[in-house]
Order: sequence, then structure tokens, then C-alpha cells
Amino acid sequence: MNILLIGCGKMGGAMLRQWAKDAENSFTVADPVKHDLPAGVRHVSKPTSLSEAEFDVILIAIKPQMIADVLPDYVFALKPDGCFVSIAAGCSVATISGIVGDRAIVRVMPNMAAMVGLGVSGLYANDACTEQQQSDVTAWIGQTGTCVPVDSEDRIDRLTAISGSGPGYVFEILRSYVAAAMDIGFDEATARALVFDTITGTVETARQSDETLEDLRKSVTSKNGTTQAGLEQLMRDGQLDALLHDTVHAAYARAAELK
Ligand SMILES: NC(=O)C1=CN([C@@H]2O[C@H](COP(=O)(O)OP(=O)(O)OC[C@H]3O[C@@H](n4cnc5c(N)ncnc54)[C@H](O)[C@@H]3O)[C@@H](O)[C@H]2O)C=CC1
Ligand SMILES: O=C(O)[C@@H]1CCC=N1
Repeated sequence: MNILLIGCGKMGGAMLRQWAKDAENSFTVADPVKHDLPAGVRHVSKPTSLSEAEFDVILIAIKPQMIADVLPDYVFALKPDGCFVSIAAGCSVATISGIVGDRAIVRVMPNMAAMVGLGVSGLYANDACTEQQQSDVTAWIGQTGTCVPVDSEDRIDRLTAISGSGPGYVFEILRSYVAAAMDIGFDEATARALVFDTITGTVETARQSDETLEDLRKSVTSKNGTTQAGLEQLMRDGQLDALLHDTVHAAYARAAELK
């Protein structure tokens, strides 16, 4: 496929890094800023440098608030049977089709772990997409990690609040956990190693186990032991559940506002 990225900042750049490893597709980036692009990727800074009906896919990877201003100038560059793919949080198919007309549109919600090929993406395709387009885009997004098709836009907005924004939550949890490890006496390098390896190992243990997460937690919590003492603080008054509930609901509400 011949693919145009409108915007190639943090998220578009992370995905492009994986896609560029595969010689199957060719990429053009349209961005006023010339970021450090993988070899073989063409860069243009404005739409007038493009030809009519050049692309099979146009990936919209600019901020949602910019789409109404920027996208109209690029519509001519998509082939008549091409497909728009948007990774913009919240921005609905109705908003995009209001700009591009009744065209094949796929909303994808990736996350930053795409940078290392371990991303999680949700994918919703509108009715104008053919089965072939859906499977081509699903396979293409799958090159950046796992791809979960969903059957409504609302599911994309809910998934945004879990996996799209998730790396932000996890980076902050890691920061706080590392700070606590340093506070108890470890240097930063050791604190990072202890925390990262504990989290990676725990996630993998949970992934490989048939037990519930609650049972796994109980299995490492000796009666009147150290883990119990720590968990009594972490879980006191249901504060952790309340915090995570409020976190994901705030992100979901923001996705709805960005429609
Ligand atoms: N950062 C993240 O973790 C995630 C971001 N997204 C979505 O990805 C989109 C991009 O977000 P980021 O990459 O974080 O933002 P960013 O600010 O890093 O990248 C935006 C890019 O758009 C470019 N740009 C600005 N004006 C332009 C124009 N007129 N024409 C073409 N390009 C233009 C900027 O130069 C920049 O390279 C957003 O819609 C966001 O909702 C989705 C999932 C995760
Ligand atoms: O913060 C944002 O709006 C984007 C979308 C999901 C993650 N980052």
C-alpha cells in the first residue's frame, strides 16, 4: 500500500518506526516539522507537494483539534477506493466524514508501546469499508503490536481510556514506585531495575496463570506478613479502586468531549 501520514509526531513516529521495518508498504509523511524519519520515508511539508489520488491509505495522526483545519487540503490525495485511518482520540467518524464525505474511515486507537512493537490498538471500521480494507488495515496496525477490532465507536472511546491513555498512567505509577524505592534507600539505577523487573515478572506470571488476580494476590500475601502490611496501606478505604475508577472515567469523558 502507498500510505500518507498527516502528522508524524510522538504517536505517528512510534508506529512508523515499526512499519518502516517492512518493505511491503511505502510511506510519505506530511508534517511542517521534518522529524528524524526512517530511511526510505518521503517527507513533504505541505499538501501541494502531493499528487491527486496518490495514496491507498491516509493516516490522520495530528491532534484532534487540528483536523477540521488541516484534513480538507489532503482529501484529493486519496485514491477513490482508498481509506482514511484516524488515530485521533475522540474525533468521531461523523466529524471525519463531515470533512471527507462518505468514504471508508477506520478509527484506530493505538498506544505508545507501539514504539517497541508491543502496542495495543483498538480498531473500528465504518460501513463504507470493504472487508478487504478492514483486513488490510487490521494486519497493518497489527505490525505495531496487538489489534482488537470493536463494533462501535463508543468502544473505541472506552478503550482509549484503558489502553490508549494507559501508558501515561503506567509511567506515573512506575515513577512513583521508583521514587518510593529510592526513598527506602536504593540508588536510582537499582530502584528502576527492582521495580521494572518486579512489574514485568508479575505481569508475565499473571498472564501464564489460570488463577484470578485476587487469588494470585492472596497467594503472595502471608498472614500477618510483609505484603499484608503493605497492601493494608495500598488498599485502605478502597482508595486504589476509587482512584483507578475515576482515572478511566475522566479519560472516557474527555474522549466524548473531543468528538
Ligand atoms: N501520544 C499518544 O500516546 C497517543 C496519541 N494519539 C493520537 O495521536 C495524535 C497525535 O498525537 P501525538 O503524536 O502525541 O502529538 P504530537 O504533537 O507529538 O504530533 C503531532 C504532529 O502533527 C504535526 N503537525 C502540526 N500541524 C500539522 C499540519 N498542519 N499538517 C501536518 N502535520 C502537522 C506536528 O508537527 C507533530 O509532528 C493525536 O490525535 C492523539 O490523540 C493516540 C494514541 C496515543
Ligand atoms: O492524551 C491523549 O489525548 C492521547 C490519546 C490517547 C493517549 N494520548
